[in-house]
Amino acid sequence: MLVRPSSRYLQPCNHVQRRYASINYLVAALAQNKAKFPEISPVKNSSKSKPIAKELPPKNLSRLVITPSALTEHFRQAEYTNFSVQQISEAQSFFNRAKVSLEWTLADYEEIPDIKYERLLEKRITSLNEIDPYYKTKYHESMLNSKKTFGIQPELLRPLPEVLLLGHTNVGKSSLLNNLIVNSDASEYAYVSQRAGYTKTINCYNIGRKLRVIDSPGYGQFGEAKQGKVVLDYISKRHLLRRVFILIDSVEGFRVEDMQMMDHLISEGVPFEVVFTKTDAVIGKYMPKKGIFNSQNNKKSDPQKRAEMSDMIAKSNEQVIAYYTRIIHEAKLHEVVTVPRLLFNNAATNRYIDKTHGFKEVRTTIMESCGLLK
Ligand SMILES: Nc1nc2c(ncn2[C@@H]2O[C@H](COP(=O)(O)OP(=O)(O)OP(=O)(O)O)[C@@H](O)[C@H]2O)c(=O)[nH]1
Ligand SMILES: [Mg+2]
Repeated sequence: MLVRPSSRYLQPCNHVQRRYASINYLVAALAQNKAKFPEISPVKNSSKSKPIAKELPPKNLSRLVITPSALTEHFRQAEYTNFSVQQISEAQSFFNRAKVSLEWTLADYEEIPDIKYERLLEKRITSLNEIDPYYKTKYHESMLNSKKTFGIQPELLRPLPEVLLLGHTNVGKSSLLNNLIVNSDASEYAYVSQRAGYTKTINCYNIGRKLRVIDSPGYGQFGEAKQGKVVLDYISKRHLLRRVFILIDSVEGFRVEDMQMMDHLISEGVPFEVVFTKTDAVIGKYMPKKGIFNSQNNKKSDPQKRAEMSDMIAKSNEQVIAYYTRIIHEAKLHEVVTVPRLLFNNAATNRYIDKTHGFKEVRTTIMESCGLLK
């Protein structure tokens, strides 16, 4: 999926010149860009099937609660055909079997192994070329053809497609990463914390020697300028970057920094998808609270009572859909020439959503963006 600037992005964009500034700087520049995501437009597309069950409510009423996967399907844009069952299972089997290793964790873009290698190689060539030919020996010649990698592990220099997990602090980037690799042969997981601004470096995970997933420090509140710079450098310069997954905390919705960042990605010509995290919290907020999810109650209750309860859940499901419809349209995502995919997931569970959802879709989209899906 390639996002191309729409006409509203064709005016000269300050961020192009300021691409090396920190994310905090981007946020400071907000006033000039507010107009790019103006007021709410009418809601398009709500004709898709709604997950409302009216007949024969099941004994376990929690099965009627809308899931993050159902939200992904509901908000799927017409231009994105569904992945086939085979593609989805191919992606799951790849991730589940992959050996996953944390390859590097860095605070400076120039220290990324292949970037560092290129720099040192150029330096070596320049200094050898500067030697007077009269004094050049076979040793110098052999140094020019040397395969030595300056102490960097050759495996780290292997070019692989990369995807970046990007988002405000505390949205759940590291949690998403952990859930992507949860069943794989992973030697290390990302640290997750309630404290915003926890991840301080860009961290590279090699997935099955086929692709790399990069976890990044969050921007916005508690984000720091130095971390902003490494992330912006990565976005602007990284030729191996295939796609960005910008994470939006469902409870917070799109924040001004998210708008800034999407605008920046568009101006840089970097394709991105949107992942709504913490959908469990939004779903939990709208579900009826009257203990109807207590399985004992459900079993005892008569069919009539169960039908009433299922109606309540159906209404709550509609409220969840209405909530997301509103925040998506407020963000004017449909104005971007190529609308990003909208993916929904939950890394935590609650009494309404008892397992994690949405990772299959994210995994499959990652594979697709890296050109690894048949
Ligand atoms: N309810 C709920 N909580 C979540 C979910 N994903 C993450 N969290 C919580 O959100 C907090 C932040 O999660 P992280 O994964 O550390 O977020 P991050 O984006 O990596 O944060 P920084 O590294 O600080 O930028 C933690 O307390 C997580 O447990 C989710 O899907 N649902
Ligand atoms: Mg983190």
